[in-house]
Amino acid sequence: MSHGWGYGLSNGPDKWAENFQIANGPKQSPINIVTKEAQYDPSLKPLKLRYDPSNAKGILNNGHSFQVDFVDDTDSSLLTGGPLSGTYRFRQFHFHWGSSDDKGSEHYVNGMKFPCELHLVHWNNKYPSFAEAADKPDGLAVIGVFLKIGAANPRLQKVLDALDSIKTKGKQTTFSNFDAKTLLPHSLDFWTYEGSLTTPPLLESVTWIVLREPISMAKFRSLLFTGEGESPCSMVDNFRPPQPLKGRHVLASFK
Ligand SMILES: Cc1cc(=S)c(O)co1
Ligand SMILES: [Zn+2]
Repeated sequence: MSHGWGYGLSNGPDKWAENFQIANGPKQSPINIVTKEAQYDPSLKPLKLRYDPSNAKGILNNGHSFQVDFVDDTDSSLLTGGPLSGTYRFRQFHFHWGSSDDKGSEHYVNGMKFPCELHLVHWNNKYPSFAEAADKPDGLAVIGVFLKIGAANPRLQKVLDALDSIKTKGKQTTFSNFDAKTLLPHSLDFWTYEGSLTTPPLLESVTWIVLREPISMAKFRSLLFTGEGESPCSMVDNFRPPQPLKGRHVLASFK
């Protein structure tokens, strides 16, 4: 039985193409954002987010990251504007981070890495469900937010406090009444480009919207990639390195 994908030597990003050929595709993520090559596009609209905190449902250790899931069976939490022509429903947010403060983010800015990156995942409501949207070119929109280690972020504290109860793979707990909008930085200036999920199945269905301004956070309490009763493996370095641009252009919402 082929072992599942992960971030280890035997099943990490360099091995993903064995089971997911699109790993070597033309629109893979993440990328290194070279700011001088990002073209200011005045036609980009401001990002418009309207999240209903009561949509928060649960927090889960899925063995690759931890994610906070939201009810997405109505149009009560939406992302529009920016580069998007459609209306995208908010589904979940999750993180990618390093084992030390010098790495962890998936996107780089001029080769610079951040210790952590937050992804807020949305799907185009022209499709009946996330699963239907996930393999369409205009199916998904992910907002990427860089995190730097610093003062504890009170808005993140509720998330970090829940980690103790989802230490091992597969554990989940209820997580209610949370406004993910409070995780965003003051400025919604962004870079945008067409890319993919950064984890298998690496589908090339994501309009990436990467915010320029980072937010701060205190260190994560340690989670495990492994399940209860397995020999413990600390959940760190769950990031994919930058992928070739292959002729894509990155646009900027700011000069
Ligand atoms: C849907 C989804 C998106 C990203 S970026 C991820 O890491 C996992 O799942
Ligand atoms: Zn992600």
